[in-house]
Amino acid sequence: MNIKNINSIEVNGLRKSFGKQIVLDGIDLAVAKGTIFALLGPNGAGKTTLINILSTLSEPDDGFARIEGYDVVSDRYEVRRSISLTGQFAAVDEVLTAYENIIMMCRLSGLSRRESNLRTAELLKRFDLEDAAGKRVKTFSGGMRRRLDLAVSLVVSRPVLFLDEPTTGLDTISRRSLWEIILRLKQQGMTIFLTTQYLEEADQLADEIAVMGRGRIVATGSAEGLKARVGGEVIELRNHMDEVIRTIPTSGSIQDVRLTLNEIAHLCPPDTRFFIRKPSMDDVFLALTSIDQKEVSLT
Ligand SMILES: Nc1ncnc2c1ncn2[C@@H]1O[C@H](COP(=O)(O)OP(=O)(O)OP(=O)(O)O)[C@@H](O)[C@H]1O
Repeated sequence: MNIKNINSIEVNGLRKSFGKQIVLDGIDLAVAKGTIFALLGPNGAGKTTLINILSTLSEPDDGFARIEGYDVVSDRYEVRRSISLTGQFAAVDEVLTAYENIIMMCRLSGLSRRESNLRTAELLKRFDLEDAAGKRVKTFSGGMRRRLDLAVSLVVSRPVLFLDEPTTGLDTISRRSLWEIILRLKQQGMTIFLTTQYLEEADQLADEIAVMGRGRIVATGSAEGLKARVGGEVIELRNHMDEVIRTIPTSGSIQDVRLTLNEIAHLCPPDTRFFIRKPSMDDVFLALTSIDQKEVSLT
């Protein structure tokens, strides 16, 4: 049943275990239509497991999730018709050319020969692959593969796009070019759910970020909102080699900064210097995931 509302994705109390390992321990989240949502978490946090459930590749043990109002278990067919999915590993055929990969997907999706030709030309242009159209995929760089993978997954236009770590392993230029493509897809009205280990990626792209740790969402908000939760200012301690040895969130008030410095001064080597700066997404991540600041060594 399609329940009309402003959220494209709704997740409620979702749980999943593999044997005794609890991977998703009650996930709740909502993604508004036409926005980019980034799920941020370290390796093994359960991001792919969640995407697999949302894209109907796997079933939850408990809880429910809806995509465009359709339940991922009972309305599986409708969910599949509402989503495009691009995984961590490019799902394109290495022996074929970029052109052949896209046209094959067009034909498999039921487009006529004429429609397939038009769509392929359009996608090659949109993903900056026109010059590489006749080249075999095995000769492609990582960035070109990701662009082709995205093009193939968008042969049929769907309202929701899942991107599982879309830029992992890419160099900075390829990453930025993919970010531009992702932002353009949002401008065209798509809802985009992406997972990432890169804080900068979430910071640059996402309207809303959820930080995942130990099978739970430990915080959600905009990049700015999450940074504000960490504190007004961060004290950064650096050693004589100018290496950061510790960061400590503070409210930014004189009293708080003075108290914090008093508390830690006797623990620091004499040549330690301190700097005060605005929190970054790295600080947010460290503060919200399992790392206990007190355990970080000062030497
Ligand atoms: N099919 C499975 N059977 C058993 N364990 C699994 C299965 N799928 C995932 N896991 C385990 O669940 C945990 C979460 O894995 P998942 O791939 O969802 O994490 P992730 O956040 O996507 O990490 P990464 O960034 O490394 O891809 C891991 O410990 C993984 O070994």
